[in-house]
Amino acid sequence: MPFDWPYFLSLFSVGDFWRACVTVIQLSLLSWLIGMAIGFVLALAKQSRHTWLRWPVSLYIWFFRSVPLLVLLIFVYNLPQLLPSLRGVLSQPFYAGLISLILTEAAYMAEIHRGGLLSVPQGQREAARALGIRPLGMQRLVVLPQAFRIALPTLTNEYITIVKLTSLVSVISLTEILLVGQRLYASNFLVLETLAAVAIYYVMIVTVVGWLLQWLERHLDLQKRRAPTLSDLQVEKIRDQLPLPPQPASAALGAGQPPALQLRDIHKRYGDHEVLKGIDVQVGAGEVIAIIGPSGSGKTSLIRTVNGLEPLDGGEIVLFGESFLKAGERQSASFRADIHRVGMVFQGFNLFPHRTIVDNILMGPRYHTMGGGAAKRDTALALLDKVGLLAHADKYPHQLSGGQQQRVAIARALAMQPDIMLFDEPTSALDPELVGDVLKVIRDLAEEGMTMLIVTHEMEFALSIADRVVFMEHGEVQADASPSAIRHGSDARLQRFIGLESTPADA
Ligand SMILES: Nc1ncnc2c1ncn2[C@@H]1O[C@H](COP(=O)(O)OP(=O)(O)OP(=O)(O)O)[C@@H](O)[C@H]1O
Repeated sequence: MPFDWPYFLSLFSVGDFWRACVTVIQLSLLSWLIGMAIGFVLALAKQSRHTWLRWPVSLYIWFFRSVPLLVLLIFVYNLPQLLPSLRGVLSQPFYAGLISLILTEAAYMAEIHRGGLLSVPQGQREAARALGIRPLGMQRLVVLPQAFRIALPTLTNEYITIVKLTSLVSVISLTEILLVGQRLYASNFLVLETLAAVAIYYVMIVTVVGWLLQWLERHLDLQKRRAPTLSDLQVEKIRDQLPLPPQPASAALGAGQPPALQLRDIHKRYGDHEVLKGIDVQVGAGEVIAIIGPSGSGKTSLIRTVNGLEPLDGGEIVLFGESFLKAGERQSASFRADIHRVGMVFQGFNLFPHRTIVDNILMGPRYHTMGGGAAKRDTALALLDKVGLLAHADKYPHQLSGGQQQRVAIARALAMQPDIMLFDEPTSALDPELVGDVLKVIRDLAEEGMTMLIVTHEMEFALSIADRVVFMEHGEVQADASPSAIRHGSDARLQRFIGLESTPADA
């Protein structure tokens, strides 16, 4: 029997098919969107520290990925036999189909989201925590947008799978495309022609929605965004309108005030390895302390305990005379209230790649709804000007050099108007020619009276900028003295380390 072309072509003007297309689009989009939202919550729960949350979610994912959709559809549709109160909803094939698809897709989407979540670097979460952003805000502002972008191609693919899966819903008599076709060929026996038209309807839906999703992917692709570097004239014009950048609060503190920061008997261990063995350091308001020492001596671990990025195993952090963090205590109300007073700059910058430079700076103040203009674009621009980057305000981090990114990171920390700045090897990830600009910004801050704790391997910089130098080795403070006492001291090991003797440092 030859292929009946006129019949085949006539199928594209059958109203039932077009109505079925609408049903398929509604069903697939709703299950995709709801499945995606539930899947994200499940993915977060699966990463939880709490076993009571992780286990049921793992069980859910395992179960619904294992059960064939066809079995689930028939089960859900017939569930009112067991639970008559569900008859109102589940006896309607559309809702029974939607619920079955959501149950299955949420399980798949959870694993897709988990992949996205795992791909967001830990430094992103740490940068958000250092800005005092709480877990929910961190997910919303930092993790979710990045994880979503990473997962989007796979999520798009999942949508196409869902469109095809909707054909199974014909088993519970939902009038979708396949069922319309089945009814037709059951009466005229033109199976091939009818199924060819059914296939084309599915291909059309997948193609049109696929285009839309690809457009969304392109729209979210930050690599394709362009932002110009402003000319000197444009920068000058903007600069004229800007307020003064916020000044360090600690510069205004007078004598008789408690120390800005006290590290009391700090202990830290990773498993059996005790990396901090009772550190005591006191930092006066406006003082600059450089922390130096060989690799592995515990410098980074120490500075990360100050703002709670690493929990303490012993000791206490005291901020302006008040307890800020204590070993064994969960982060207290005073910690949460005061965390914005401690700014942090990381070795790896940890700028938020999905936000422009100026939005990176504004994220903290806006989250904390800070007053005094701190959350205003003009204040952020003034801070950018202070670090010499006003011309780049609307670029994304990947459009800047490492040194420029680190200066933005400094401006971002300053936007919280901190009393103390922590620098964790701020120039270690930079090429030598980019180090100078970053060090200059830190030096300017020191001259303004900012209280700073700087972990660094830049020995000359440390000795020239610091009021005191703390030399650490094997998790202990071996020396805590002025730069000149350190430079001219008698400790041979220390002299070798700072490179004043012929033996290379830490050889
Ligand atoms: N998350 C961790 N888990 C296990 N061990 C860790 C962890 N972080 C650091 N350590 C260990 O703690 C010790 C101190 O590391 P830390 O990074 O504080 O040293 P550092 O003086 O800053 O070194 P560097 O100058 O090389 O950065 C090292 O032996 C390191 O291997």
